[in-house]
Amino acid sequence: MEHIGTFGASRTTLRDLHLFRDETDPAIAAMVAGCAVVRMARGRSIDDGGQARLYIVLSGALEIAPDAHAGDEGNTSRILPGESVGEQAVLDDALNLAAMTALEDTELLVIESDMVWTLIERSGVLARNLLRLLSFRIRATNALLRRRQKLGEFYRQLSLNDPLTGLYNRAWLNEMLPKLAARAATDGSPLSLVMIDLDHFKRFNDTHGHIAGDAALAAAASVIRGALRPSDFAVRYGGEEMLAVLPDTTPDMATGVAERLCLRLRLAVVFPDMRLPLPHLTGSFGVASLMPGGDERSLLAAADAALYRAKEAGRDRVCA
Ligand SMILES: Nc1nc2c(ncn2[C@@H]2O[C@H](COP(=O)(O)OP(=O)(O)OP(=O)(O)O)[C@@H](O)[C@H]2O)c(=O)[nH]1
Repeated sequence: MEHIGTFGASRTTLRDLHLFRDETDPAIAAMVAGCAVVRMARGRSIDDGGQARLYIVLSGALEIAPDAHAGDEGNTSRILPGESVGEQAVLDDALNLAAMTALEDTELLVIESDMVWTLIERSGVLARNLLRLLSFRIRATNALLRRRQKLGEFYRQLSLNDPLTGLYNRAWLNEMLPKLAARAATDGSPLSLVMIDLDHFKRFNDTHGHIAGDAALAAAASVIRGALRPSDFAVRYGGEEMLAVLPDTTPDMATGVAERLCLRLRLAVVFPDMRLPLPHLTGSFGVASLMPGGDERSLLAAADAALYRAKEAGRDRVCA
């Protein structure tokens, strides 16, 4: 940074600086006139020697990189003529760690921290402009945080859903089933599972092809999801295995739900628009409920064992 004179000797007037907009007091103008102006060649960075200062761009442009030290992953921003940077560092007396680089040959007005405070005490106009600027920045930051939060939530939901069927996936189950089991154990409320496996699905794939198999899986998932209460959860547990998680549901009620799912799957017209009628799908259903002292692992194992019995007994049926 090359010192090239004072603000009083530059062609820019106080009116051109956003922070001093509407300031007409000659005493304030005289104070700013004595402040240094520096020149930065394109590509050079501001080296403030660990000192908080206010910089106002007179000509050229600065690029401010996000403050990586503060965990800031935001966008870079540009500071154009009349705009300032460093005011927050002056106000909270903290180091400005964001890298500031000249995008072209740039002239900067440099106002030392003490002088900024003196100007704030003397100029109500400056104080008001500064507050407006900070308020604007807070709003912009809040909006950015809200956008990121929404995006984060969107990706979280995406990571917990199975793309083919739209059901929750195994990651969701691993996160939620222990919580549901713990809550049921604490409340003494029932918790039941129905484990579902499509029958002879390998044969279905082999006969009709993998794409038809995918469509059949998605159709079966939508039959199952559509037959559950809003408070139940449908999960794709594995390849052609699904799971209905039924909070507040006793073993008898869960068996009733499984019978309903079994019937609806049997009756579902899965491919109404295909020229050749495909065999309708059936499924086998294993029902289990949380036992006293049990946990999510024993519950899953019991549902799996019941499903095995349903397969062994001839498929297209419910075993509890
Ligand atoms: N199209 C398709 N097939 C899948 C998918 N995931 C698993 N499968 C198939 O599902 C079949 C499961 O076969 P098996 O485990 O032998 O069971 P099955 O043929 O259904 O026989 P049973 O369960 O005993 O009635 C395999 O052929 C897998 O390739 C998928 O996402 N899409």
